[in-house]
Amino acid sequence: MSARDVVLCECFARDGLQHEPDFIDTAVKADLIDRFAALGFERIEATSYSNPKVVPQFGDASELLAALPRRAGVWYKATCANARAVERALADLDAGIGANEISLLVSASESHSTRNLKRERAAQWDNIAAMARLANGRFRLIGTISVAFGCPFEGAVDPDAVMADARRFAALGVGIVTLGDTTGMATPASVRDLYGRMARELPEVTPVAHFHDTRGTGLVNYLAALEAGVTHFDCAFGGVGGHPAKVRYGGGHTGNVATEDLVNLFESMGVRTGLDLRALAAISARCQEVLGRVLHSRVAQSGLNPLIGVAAGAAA
Ligand SMILES: CC(C)(COP(=O)([O-])OP(=O)([O-])OC[C@H]1O[C@@H](n2cnc3c(N)ncnc32)[C@H](O)[C@@H]1OP(=O)([O-])[O-])[C@@H](O)C(=O)NCCC(=O)NCCSC(=O)C[C@@](C)(O)CC(=O)[O-]
Repeated sequence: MSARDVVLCECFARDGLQHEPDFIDTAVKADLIDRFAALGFERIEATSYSNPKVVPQFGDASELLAALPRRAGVWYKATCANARAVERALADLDAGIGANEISLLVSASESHSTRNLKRERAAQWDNIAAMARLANGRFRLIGTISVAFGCPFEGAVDPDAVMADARRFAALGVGIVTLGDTTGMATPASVRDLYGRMARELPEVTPVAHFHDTRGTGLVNYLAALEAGVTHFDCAFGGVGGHPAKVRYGGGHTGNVATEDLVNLFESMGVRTGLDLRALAAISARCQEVLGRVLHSRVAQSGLNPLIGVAAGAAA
């Protein structure tokens, strides 16, 4: 495995696919995830144990995990919205096919919480405490705070409240906390502020940056997070994913930041991602082929910066 300065989590198979209208065949998903692992990703969002009636794309969560070859040193993450999800994750673990990382979801605003998790925040925190108890140290736990930089329904989100949520996760023994900019409302200033506070006030927690590119601010926000000392970043090939834009948030692109573009930015700066750059374009092309359309990545169209490598040593 190549040396890396940052850890990228490839989210195509979960956040990326969750609202795709067509079901992607389980074998196709498993093959893609294994290609991501072969490319060098240390963390991969593999699937979700959400209610399959609500998110049918992951009705095959257990079948997918059973079909997925495992590579040493890779964290395969499954998203968990409630205790039932953790019970399913545990059953798969007992059957020898489980994920080794699960994420526990909370929303920073009441409106997003009731829409996405069908629970008020207080009830979801009860859920999370029960989920952490059930997990009982058998998975690496990720705490995920959605709409941490702004809510499409309520507007501004109080950074103090986000920090309080991060502290609650830490108190439950969750050592990695993702701050989600679910609908692209963060700015470099709010990113610097919140991750700066994470570093100062919760140094025992590893923060993860999870930004959506709804308004084209994804890369500048990742740069701000990098400069604030963040080392863990989420992204998805082709910038796919997010919530169903037209239905819930009034249209537009709600996808993740494209993996190709984030890798290009970091590697151009001499920040090593640990990925096999020679194989990146082929995986990007495969993701487009699977979804049957041109995806939202500039680098997929233009290729990686030819100065990558030349600039090595000029790390930020
Ligand atoms: C929110 C809940 C959990 C409420 O689950 P609920 O309160 O049970 O209500 P329900 O109406 O959805 O479901 C009721 C039925 O579903 C069953 N059920 C209930 N849960 C499960 C489960 N886990 N697995 C399998 N079955 C389940 C339950 O047992 C019951 O069965 P019935 O009695 O009708 O036969 C559910 O509605 C759900 O899973 N919703 C989808 C949530 C979701 O996946 N949202 C998207 C992910 S969040 C995100 O993408 C943001 C993020 C993380 O990326 C960060 C960012 O971008 O910033």
